[in-house]
Amino acid sequence: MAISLPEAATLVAGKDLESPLSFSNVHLQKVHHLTDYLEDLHAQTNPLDHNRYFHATEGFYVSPTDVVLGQVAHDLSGKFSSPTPPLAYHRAGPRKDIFFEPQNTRAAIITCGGLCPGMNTVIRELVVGLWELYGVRKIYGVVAGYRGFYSMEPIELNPKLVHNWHKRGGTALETSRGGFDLDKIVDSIEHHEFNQVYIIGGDGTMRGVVKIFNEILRRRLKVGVVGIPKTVDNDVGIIDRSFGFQTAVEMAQQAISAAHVEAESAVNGIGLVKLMGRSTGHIALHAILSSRDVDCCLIPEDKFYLEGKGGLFEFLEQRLKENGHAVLVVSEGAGQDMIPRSDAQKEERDESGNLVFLDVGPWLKSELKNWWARDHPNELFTVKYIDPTYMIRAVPANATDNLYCTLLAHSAIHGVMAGYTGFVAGPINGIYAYIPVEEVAKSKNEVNTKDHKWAWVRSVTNQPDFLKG
Ligand SMILES: Nc1ncnc2c1ncn2[C@@H]1O[C@H](COP(=O)(O)OP(=O)(O)O)[C@@H](O)[C@H]1O
Ligand SMILES: O=P(O)(O)OC[C@H]1O[C@](O)(COP(=O)(O)O)[C@@H](O)[C@@H]1O
Ligand SMILES: [Mg+2]
Repeated sequence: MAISLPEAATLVAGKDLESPLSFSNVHLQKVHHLTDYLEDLHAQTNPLDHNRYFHATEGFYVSPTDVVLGQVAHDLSGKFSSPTPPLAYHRAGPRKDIFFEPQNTRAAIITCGGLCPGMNTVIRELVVGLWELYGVRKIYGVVAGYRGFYSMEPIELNPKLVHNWHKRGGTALETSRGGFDLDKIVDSIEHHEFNQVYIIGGDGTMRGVVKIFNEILRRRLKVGVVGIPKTVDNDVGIIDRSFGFQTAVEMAQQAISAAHVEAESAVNGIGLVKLMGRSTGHIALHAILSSRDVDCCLIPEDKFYLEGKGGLFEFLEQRLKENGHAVLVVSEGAGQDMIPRSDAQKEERDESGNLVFLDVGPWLKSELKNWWARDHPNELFTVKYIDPTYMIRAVPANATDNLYCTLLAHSAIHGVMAGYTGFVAGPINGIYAYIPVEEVAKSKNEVNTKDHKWAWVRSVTNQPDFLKG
């Protein structure tokens, strides 16, 4: 029996809802469109209408009124209802009308920032999707990150060339940090007559996409620009997760297993694994929940301390006494405030402007050794430290991530062809959506140590909460 949401609420709460969820009061996150600033653009029929192999059945095309809600969990009692209406995003997918003629389309694809499993799959699917779905024949790869726009000639891409790229780790287009020169980049877009730009990158790259979009807007160019968020440590907000993340978690478990074997095979053995995550501990959290071999997980969102009651050493001492070994996972951004650093190190930044982190792994290893030598000078003790960072990043995407990359690429293509611009494609609550890039650029996905996910970690490890008593 179908019942309305207010009826359901009455059944659950046993009383009328004070503020039932109503679809008339959602707040729609509008996506920029080329017609916002180019008034005389004319829509074309989508070439998918004439595809040789399949027919666009009823409901195939997505309309501007199709939306995805940002928040799907609600308290029907109304007790915790937010004063602001729920956010809704445009659903991704093919539109009946498009704003590019395939024969006049010149698409550019670029990868920036650090590696992440699946980058090559996204590139491959952008090329194949543009070529096969929309009949675009001029597709270019910009080489070596943002600086490639103005320092190198783009390479021409076609389905034959990219056919097996999804099986390769890394990015065949090469990548780099730094080199963001707005005027030179947009001059190059004009010079090469690119009218679609697909930019694959993380938080830094997305901040660049915002600037490129605004400059394109200022110059009133007919150029659609889309960001495809790449971040191995899943720190981008709004979307469910970033591509490559699941592959990273899988690879991280291999490192944890090795650390476990090493620890178990030693007298008072500690296996220490450092996982990626500059400001967020998602990889560590998911890897330890899946592996169950870990005694303690240290993430940037949860400050810890070493000495004294409730500290890490006291906890490890107990675990070694009980089990003879312990496995410790630390995210790269954890404990940064505890590592001694010189004034120069405090200021050091990488080419993209990111603060250079000190390596928490060797620091922790040495702190552990010093502690044991001080407190148990005559007892055996071993710390085996594993840093799998580049082994994790450099592998090809697994099956789930490969599928995800394909859907991301196709969502991006459909959106750009439909005239949307300055947006990001990504899944929200499992449904692919278009999000204004500036919203994604300012979003952050941190581990909420107050919610049940972190409680799961605590229940798996029984680690201290590091709240000094
Ligand atoms: N605020 C910013 N504005 C414009 N470009 C930026 C900004 N921050 C980073 N970038 C550029 O984005 C690219 C990738 O940034 P980086 O932080 O290294 O990787 P990621 O995008 O993976 O986070 C670099 O070329 C960098 O110069
Ligand atoms: O050695 P590189 O390439 O500078 O990368 C190291 C950094 O890249 C990362 O993998 C993250 O890179 P992105 O932010 O570009 O995704 C971090 O985990 C790590 O600190
Ligand atoms: Mg980054």
